[in-house]
Amino acid sequence: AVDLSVSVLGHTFANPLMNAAGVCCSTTEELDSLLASASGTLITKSCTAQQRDGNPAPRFKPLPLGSINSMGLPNEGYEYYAEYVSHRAKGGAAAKPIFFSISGMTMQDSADMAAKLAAHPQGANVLLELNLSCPNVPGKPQIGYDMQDMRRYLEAVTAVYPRPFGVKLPPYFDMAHFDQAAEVLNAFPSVAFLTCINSVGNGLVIDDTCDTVAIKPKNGFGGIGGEYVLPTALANVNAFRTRCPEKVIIGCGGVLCGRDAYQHLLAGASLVQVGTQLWKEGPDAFRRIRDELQAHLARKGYGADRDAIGKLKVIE
Ligand SMILES: O=C1NC(=O)NC(C(=O)O)N1
Repeated sequence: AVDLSVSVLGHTFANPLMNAAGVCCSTTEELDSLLASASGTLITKSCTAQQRDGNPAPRFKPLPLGSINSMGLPNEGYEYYAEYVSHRAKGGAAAKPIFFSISGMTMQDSADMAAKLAAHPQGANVLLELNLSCPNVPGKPQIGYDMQDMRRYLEAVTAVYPRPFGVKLPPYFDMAHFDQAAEVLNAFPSVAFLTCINSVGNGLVIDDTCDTVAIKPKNGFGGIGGEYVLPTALANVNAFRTRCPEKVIIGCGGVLCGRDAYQHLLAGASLVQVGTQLWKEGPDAFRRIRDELQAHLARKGYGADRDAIGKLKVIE
């Protein structure tokens, strides 16, 4: 059978699949359901320094082609997730390294949480994904869209977090922006991975049976996920793969089946996150997508999925 194992960031994963931060990962029960699933690893809900209720409901809607959300960073707070990894992250043979997402309400909060994570007893078995791209906190712009802000955040976090870590990026839509963002990110060698993409921010879904927006926060503006975003996700994976050759790229966006995951590998992703489809199908999605990916790679004659990473061909 095709070897699906991936060894990156100092860890070996049984397969490249994991959840997208925010989906099925806010509580111990949800996180344990991912741990028990066929996923290669998992990531915790982006946490803030203190517990947060987030935005008023309705704040999430599944759609035929994806989803819209304006959750507003509801989470149990940093200590809750730090406690979870204390008794779940394992090193050595039983290794199932856990990704830990942080999205402070201020730069200082993010730096403070990163400093605590650096000192965590299981710190070596935790991979920090710094979320610079939440589009849903009213009044807070996406840090990833302000290059100066992104540089300041990375300076603050690298000053207190000595290990390699990663950044969850928003989607970019202009070659100049790919170049500018890559220039900032390449200035930080300890930014070892980039997760492309977060939801496509501030979409508007209308229910025209009642002429009303689908979700309550921000007059219905929310992050778009699912099939809608696969081409944008693949472009961002590939753009940063070519511009940041020393960094690992984690793909996120539009993965419903094994072939979508394969496309992310071709574009340059080493790991692949599943969000909207995981919300719709539950953790069983990972076994299905894993088996579909394995069958697709076998059909294409690959011995291992790592052989497909970045193998996208252009038309000469
Ligand atoms: O980074 C985020 N991306 C999203 O699409 N939604 C969540 C949120 O609103 O909490 N955060």
